[in-house]
Amino acid sequence: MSTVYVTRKVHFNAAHRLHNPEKSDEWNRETFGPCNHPNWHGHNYVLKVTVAGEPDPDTGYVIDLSDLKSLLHEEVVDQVDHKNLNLDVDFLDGVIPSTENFAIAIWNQLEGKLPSGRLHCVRLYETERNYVEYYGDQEPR
Ligand SMILES: Nc1nc2c(c(=O)[nH]1)N=C([C@H](O)[C@H](O)COP(=O)(O)OP(=O)(O)OP(=O)(O)O)CN2
Ligand SMILES: [Zn+2]
Repeated sequence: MSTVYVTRKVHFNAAHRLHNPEKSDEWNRETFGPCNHPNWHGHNYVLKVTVAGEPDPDTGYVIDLSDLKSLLHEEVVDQVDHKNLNLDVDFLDGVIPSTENFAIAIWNQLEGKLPSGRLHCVRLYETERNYVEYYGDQEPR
């Protein structure tokens, strides 16, 4: 079987604050620096979601990219774009919105909802230079 990796890229912007409510204000300021600023700051996020699978013999598709686009908008972009990640997003409730935690939460939002293929990688850019990848607890191939 030939496994192919299909990726869709979307973008959104959102505000957040890195803050652990179980720690002191001093600890938060020292740990997170300017990212702990109480009045929030924003990022232009870029999200790349990769689906693995074998092309369907009838269509040649692992997944119809139109379906993947719709899924990413329904499950992620529509819920986070122009929102405050600490206050407005149900699937991040109680989560410190680091890029790592956000990528895991996005994976959990998408898992089990793909019409075909297997969720392989969530790559989330917080800035042009900083990104994380999550493979659902599997080592990347
Ligand atoms: N491991 C992580 N470290 C940091 C995260 C994170 O999610 N995971 N997040 C932040 C802050 O959100 C911060 O806002 C990052 O922005 P910034 O420091 O401005 O990043 P840049 O890439 O723009 O920094 P340059 O110095 O301009 O390259 C911090 N750490
Ligand atoms: Zn930030």
